Amino acid sequence: MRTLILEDEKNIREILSIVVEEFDFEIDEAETLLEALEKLKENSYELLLVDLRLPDGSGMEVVRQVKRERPETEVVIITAFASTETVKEAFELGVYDYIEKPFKIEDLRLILRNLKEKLTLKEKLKQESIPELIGQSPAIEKLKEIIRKIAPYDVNVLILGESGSGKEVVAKAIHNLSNRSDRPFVAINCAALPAELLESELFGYKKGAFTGAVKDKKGLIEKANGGTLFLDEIGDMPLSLQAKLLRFLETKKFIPLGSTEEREVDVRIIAATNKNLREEIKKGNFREDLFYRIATIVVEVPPLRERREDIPLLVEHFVREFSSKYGKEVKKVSKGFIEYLMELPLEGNVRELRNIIEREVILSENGVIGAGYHRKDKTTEGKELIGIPEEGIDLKQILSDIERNYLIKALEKAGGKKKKAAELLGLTFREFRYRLSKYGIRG
Ligand SMILES: Nc1ncnc2c1ncn2[C@@H]1O[C@H](COP(=O)(O)OP(=O)(O)OP(=O)(O)O)[C@@H](O)[C@H]1O
Repeated sequence: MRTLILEDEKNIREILSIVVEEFDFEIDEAETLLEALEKLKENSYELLLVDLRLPDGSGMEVVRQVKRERPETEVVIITAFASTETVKEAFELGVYDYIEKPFKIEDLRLILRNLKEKLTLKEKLKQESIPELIGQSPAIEKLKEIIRKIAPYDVNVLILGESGSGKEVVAKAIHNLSNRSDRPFVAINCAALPAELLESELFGYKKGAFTGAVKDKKGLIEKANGGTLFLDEIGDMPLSLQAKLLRFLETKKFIPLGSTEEREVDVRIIAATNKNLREEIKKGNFREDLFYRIATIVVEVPPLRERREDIPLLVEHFVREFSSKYGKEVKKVSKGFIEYLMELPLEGNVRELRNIIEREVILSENGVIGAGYHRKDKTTEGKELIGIPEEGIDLKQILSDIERNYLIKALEKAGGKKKKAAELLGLTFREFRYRLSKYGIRG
């Protein structure tokens, strides 16, 4: 950790240096205010030790500047002449501690030991957190570990996973943890556009390249220069374009449509697909050479049903997102609703869960989410199959459980549209609405 010691008295500066060095901090020294301000312009420090009384002014000036421009820098003040106002101001500015001259070396050591612990923890948290990727299941923790490992290296990455499982979130996390993070992250869905449009979007074109090309347009490859280009659904990229992409990946050069001028850019490619690319290669739909170019590292995002323990955290995250988006105060998420979600097939993965929560937040009343949902009653399952047990069954209860579950399922499947849900169950709209109210389900 880099430390700047600002102290005009040589002897004290030396003592400070010796003690700070014991903690393996890197040291830089300054004798005057001016020198310190110069050093701060050129370098960034994690720790600043400042004497307040300096030949050319007050060390507080440096403290104020540092806390304004780089507030995370820790500051320890060392002084013989601190007035209470100065100490008060220092703490208000967020100074870590202060020590009075003459100080005991052991006191300084104690401060530095605590500070080192704090800084180490801070560093660890910074490295570990991938805030955009919600989840604490072993599968997600493993995924986060892989992301952290591969992010700093400039290699192409192929992300595999079902639709809606979070492949784009993972791509963004890799970008954010890489040293390209302050450059653009540009995403394109290769399945969403027809071949010609996809080509012109990616590579750009010159005015007059085709009808409608009324002016030059920069391609996404160029817009991502210095950063990351995310090619979603790469398995759906037409073969003709695959050849062009391969050429670009091999040379880092490309020619916009209708141009003769070659351009060179520096982009990291992260691709994703929910297709089995090896199968696609066998079928002749995907180039093997391109596969090896983009798949230097392959990352798999597990489907949500294999990490159901993440559902409550994801629900909490999306409830927060949508309650703030729609200005709806949410006090409670019903237990039955979480249990219901835990048992859903969730083939649409996190995206499906997110959509359900969005709808429920909009429909919520009195600050409660999912009041009409109940866990699928397991006792109704199987009973029909294994016959009637000795103690008999409660047929009315079983039938109403089944009916209620089907009503909820139909609403789910119809994306909340009651008319469609009624059709799915072979009911008229009125019959459907009557049954919803009978079971207290809000649709
Ligand atoms: N772990 C996660 N934490 C928070 N949000 C997530 C997570 N995974 C997915 N999401 C959210 O779910 C939605 C779908 O995720 P994303 O677009 O990354 O999926 P995808 O796998 O790229 O889907 P597709 O294959 O359809 O492109 C997005 O709104 C995303 O923000």
